[in-house]
Amino acid sequence: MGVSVERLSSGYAGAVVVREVSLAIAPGQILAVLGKNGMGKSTLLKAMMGFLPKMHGSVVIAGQEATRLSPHRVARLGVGYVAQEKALFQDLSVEENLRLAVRRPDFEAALAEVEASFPFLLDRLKQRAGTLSGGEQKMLLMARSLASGAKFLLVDEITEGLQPSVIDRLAGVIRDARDRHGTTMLLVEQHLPFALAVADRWAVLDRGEIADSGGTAEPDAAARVTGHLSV
Ligand SMILES: Nc1ncnc2c1ncn2[C@@H]1O[C@H](COP(=O)(O)OP(=O)(O)OP(=O)(O)O)[C@@H](O)[C@H]1O
Repeated sequence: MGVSVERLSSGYAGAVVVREVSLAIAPGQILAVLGKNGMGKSTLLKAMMGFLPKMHGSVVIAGQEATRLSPHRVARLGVGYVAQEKALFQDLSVEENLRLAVRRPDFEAALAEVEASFPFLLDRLKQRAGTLSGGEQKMLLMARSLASGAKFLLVDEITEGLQPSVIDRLAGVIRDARDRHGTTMLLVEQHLPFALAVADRWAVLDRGEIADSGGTAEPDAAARVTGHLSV
């Protein structure tokens, strides 16, 4: 599904953090949003998802006006949110966390998806989610969103704190989801090599505004992003 953000402003209790951000993500495209700490990347995702009020502008998802929808309604449009904070039901098992995200008749098919992307989770179905390691919890979060059948994923710094081999696996899982299901994604990232390897396009957020953007296949993509992140 395609996503269009037009001049979106949002923030907290009168403090504008995201300023007039416009983005267009074509169906099946992956956009990486990069930026230094505190530049408004997570705030942008929360505003798009409906967790924060939109002070100005609009969000259209799959042709549907989503600007004023609650997070629950946004999710119903087929949008999944992989939050930076631990968003699992810590006291429920791995299986229960997956079941809550997946419609019942589809659960066996969802488990097959989980097995293909993160096979270790199949051995952990009865384990309490809160007792998984930090990296394992991130993989369960990703698996849960993919298994839910979401057509547009908002993913907040999935690579943070993960070991290189897990980051490589995630890159494969994300590309595979896009290639097989046409999943559209907006990835907020600090990990530049991962972002450029996985995404089709990049954008840099600087003090809440889009400072620059381009295609990841362009030869100067890494240099341009690095230039913005280092000043
Ligand atoms: N709940 C909140 N109330 C008030 N201000 C907040 C709140 N959450 C974030 N902010 C402020 O909004 C600004 C942007 O924060 P945000 O988390 O969106 O940045 P970010 O680009 O995702 O940063 P990081 O890469 O460090 O996660 C920061 O100045 C932050 O202090």
